Amino acid sequence: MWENCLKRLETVLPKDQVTLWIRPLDVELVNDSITLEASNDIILNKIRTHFLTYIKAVLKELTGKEVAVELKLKQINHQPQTTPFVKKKSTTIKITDHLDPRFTFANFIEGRSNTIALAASLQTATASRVEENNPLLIYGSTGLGKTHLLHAIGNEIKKNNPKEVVCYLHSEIYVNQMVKAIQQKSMDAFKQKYRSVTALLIDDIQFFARKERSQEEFFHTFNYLLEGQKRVIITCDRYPKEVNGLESRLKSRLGWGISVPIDPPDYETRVAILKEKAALIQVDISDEVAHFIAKQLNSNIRELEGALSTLKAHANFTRKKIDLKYTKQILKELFKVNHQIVSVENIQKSTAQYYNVKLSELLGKSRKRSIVRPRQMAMFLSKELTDKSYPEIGELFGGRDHTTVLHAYRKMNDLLKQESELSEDKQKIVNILIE
Ligand SMILES: Nc1ncnc2c1ncn2[C@@H]1O[C@H](COP(=O)(O)OP(=O)(O)OP(=O)(O)O)[C@@H](O)[C@H]1O
Repeated sequence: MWENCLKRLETVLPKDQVTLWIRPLDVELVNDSITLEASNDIILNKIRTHFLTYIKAVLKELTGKEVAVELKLKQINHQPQTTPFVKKKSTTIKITDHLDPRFTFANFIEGRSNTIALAASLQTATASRVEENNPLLIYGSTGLGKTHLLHAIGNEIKKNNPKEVVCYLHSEIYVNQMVKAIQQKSMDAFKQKYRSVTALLIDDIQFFARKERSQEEFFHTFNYLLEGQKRVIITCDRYPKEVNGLESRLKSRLGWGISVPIDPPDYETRVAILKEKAALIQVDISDEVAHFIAKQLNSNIRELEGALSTLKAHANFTRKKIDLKYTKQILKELFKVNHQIVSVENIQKSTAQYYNVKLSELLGKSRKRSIVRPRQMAMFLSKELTDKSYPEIGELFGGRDHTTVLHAYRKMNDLLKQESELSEDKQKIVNILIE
């Protein structure tokens, strides 16, 4: 009866909405009443506000009478999910979750462009039956919130059950660790490590392209986890079928669960994101300024954040109030020739000028600390302020490997949180850059 109800609902509502929101509910039918259980408040509210009327109408149509519908929160069973394999080895394997607590569902702003991805992520994080939405694949271009959602899923899983063994990993790190494991002849430990998690979050799977050995190992780990009903959540910068150099068996396996797109944000979402981020970094912008920026920058959320940091840096420096005129003046270049002014080449020049080192040294091989730190700063800014990928930046820094850039990015990201002097350096370089 419920299945008939779902099928009928699929004819009156978008099918993906039924799949994401209504199908995962637990259902109990008793005589003339029905209880629907959701795994968290957000889903419960969504059902109440968006779908309850439809559900009642369809039930009436099918049964010929009014059916009482009760909505309830599901009791989540917090028993850790372990496999015999884990039990045997868990004492020796240390797994760091690498979760960033700053990225949560609470501070992820919903808009038309990400509603499905957000719903699927929430379901995956809170579903009591792991097979729902498993594996989950989130795909979309750069700077749209895929990594944010991965961390939010991991943080939510840990919040609901601290005993879950969650692990976030960028695909590049997986590849690097595997290369090291091969060199050190410690492949068994490497395999065990990732097979003993209860939720594996793998970012930017397109980096596996043409890395056959890593793909093969990941494929087996992936199967192992799915068979053991462990969550696997993956992101990719496009639909994986379009990634050249990914093995077809892996592509097909990725399609076993649910694949959800994340698109560039619409205007209203951009404004909402700007306001939220401005509050977060304590920069005071009016509605007028938020609307102005949202109109100018319309693709990438990382760019919106870059614009805010630039404004903040300038306003701090000049002690001026951020009104529309000032915003236009400061961000003029950023808007007009976003990709010409804020190019990797200009970032390199500005950084070299600020630290008083030669451009050739910055791009050269020197391992002196006085050169390495400026180089890492320039790499960090290149990733923050341009849409170049890690390999592309590596190439522009004297043909370096993308892992060097990734390392520099992470290192600077950590240091900037701890050292206020370094943040000031960063702001001053941005000033030189857009002067
Ligand atoms: N809907 C959103 N609400 C709030 N912040 C968001 C949202 N979407 C993205 N962001 C923010 O934008 C920035 C870039 O997002 P994120 O790193 O998740 O992008 P991505 O899609 O993983 O990009 P890449 O593929 O380049 O790694 C982050 O600081 C993130 O917090």
